[in-house]
Amino acid sequence: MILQPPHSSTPNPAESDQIISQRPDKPEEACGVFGIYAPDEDVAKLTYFGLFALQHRGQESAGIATFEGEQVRLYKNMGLVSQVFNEDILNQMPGTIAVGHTRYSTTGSSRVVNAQPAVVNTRLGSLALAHNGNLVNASELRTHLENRNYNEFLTTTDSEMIAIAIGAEVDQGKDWLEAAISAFNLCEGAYSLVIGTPEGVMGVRDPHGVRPLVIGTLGTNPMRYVLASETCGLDIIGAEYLRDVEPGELVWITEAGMASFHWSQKPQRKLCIFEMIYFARPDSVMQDESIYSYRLRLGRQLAKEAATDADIVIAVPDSGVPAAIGFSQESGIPYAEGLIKNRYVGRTFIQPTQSMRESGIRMKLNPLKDVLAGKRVIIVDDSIVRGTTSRKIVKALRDAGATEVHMRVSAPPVTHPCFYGIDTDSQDQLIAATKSVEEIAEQIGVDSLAYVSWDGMMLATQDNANTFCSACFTGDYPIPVPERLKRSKLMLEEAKV
Ligand SMILES: O=P(O)(O)OC[C@H]1O[C@H](OP(=O)(O)OP(=O)(O)O)[C@H](O)[C@@H]1O
Ligand SMILES: NC(=O)CC[C@H](N)C(=O)O
Ligand SMILES: [Mg+2]
Repeated sequence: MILQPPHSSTPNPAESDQIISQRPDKPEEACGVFGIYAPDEDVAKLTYFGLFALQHRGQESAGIATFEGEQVRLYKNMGLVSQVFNEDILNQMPGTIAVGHTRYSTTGSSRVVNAQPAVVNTRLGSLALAHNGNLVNASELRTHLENRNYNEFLTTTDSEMIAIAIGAEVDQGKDWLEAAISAFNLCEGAYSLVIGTPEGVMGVRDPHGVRPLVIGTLGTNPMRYVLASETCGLDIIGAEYLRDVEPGELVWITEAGMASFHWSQKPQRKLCIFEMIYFARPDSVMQDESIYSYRLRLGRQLAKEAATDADIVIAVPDSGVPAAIGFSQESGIPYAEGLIKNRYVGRTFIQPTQSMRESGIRMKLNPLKDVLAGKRVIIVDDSIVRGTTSRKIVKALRDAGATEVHMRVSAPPVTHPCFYGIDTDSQDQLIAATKSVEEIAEQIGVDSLAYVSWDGMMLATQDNANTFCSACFTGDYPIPVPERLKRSKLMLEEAKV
């Protein structure tokens, strides 16, 4: 749907029945995030390409909002970026500013109403917010807003609450920046945000910087700015990586250029280590580190800790590949391709339901019998979370003739749920939370199983300052998680959705 705010000029007839009017008194709708300020460019198309490169971060829905002065246009739907958008739609979205989102739901169900960006009307015009992360105080924030008579929520996401909180502060008389900072002080949890307004676009990271967000530049005269969850979102449009948005920083990009505000009193860098292990694309750079090189080092570390006799090392594509290459380099056991991935199937771990994950794996990976038959195989994956992938693959390798299957994992056992934006929110979903390594080995049917140690994983980061969140491996949460959220099986219920 394309939204037009009430203060917008005449609707574009080409937008037909997809145009919905927004009422001034209440919010209306719209985790890879992308944002751009570039009056001289086709911002909708550049955002489309940016989202295309960030597709791996969320496959459920996609959306773009553009600003042409006061007029905001929003288009969002369920599906992949290439399924949601086409040339026609993008051509109907002129503007100088755009904000985009690919969603992987963590708070709020996987429905079009919850797709982002979330658009809210304020005294100063509309704002469009794209969120990566997850609040741990969503229900408290909702109560706070309801107590201020903001009680018409159109979605069940935490993201909309942030947008409404900013709108409420604007309506109190604050400008965009003051309003946003006041609202962030009400938020606890993980949030990397890109927020479009008629004046400019903001990029924000929570005080721990749990989720990534980078700044790029486009052109030189005039120089324009781009925001993206990962550097691969900059590369695709030819933007130059400038730097990361810092934890607790807000960058405000307008016609005047980019201004920076360090609004948090206590920023403390705690980037999610699972971004480095699995989530991010290997061609991205995060915290000055190439993700590919990091994963290669993890594989080497794993081989130092847990090599075994075998004929070949194979990977679980896609994200297990760099670690498997590293393992092979360190152990001297030849690397081979044993599983062919159907390139038209996306990520299975981030599918919203277990049955989708199960069928996803069958469609995704097919063993190469001639490579595997009669071989002792070491299979390397980046992680075992629920055990869905490994169980099926091990069986397929044996069916293909592998005589031994040894699994090696380039992350420690995932024992604790993530409350900061990855959907492993209940402990009973995590195979390593209730089973020992031996029990997991038996369940997935391998001859041996070993994980890289936590120390080994941290060693591979080459980080001495403890700047990563590794709560999913340790239960040590850098942002306090309310007990009731920890106890709850489903965070969604707890967030009153
Ligand atoms: O134990 P599980 O619950 O199955 O989850 C772990 C698996 O999920 C991920 O792969 P995914 O297929 O999501 O993406 P990829 O193609 O990037 O490897 C990860 O790389 C593991 O292979
Ligand atoms: N994975 C994410 O970053 C999700 C963002 C937000 N919590 C949502 O569910 O829409
Ligand atoms: Mg995988």
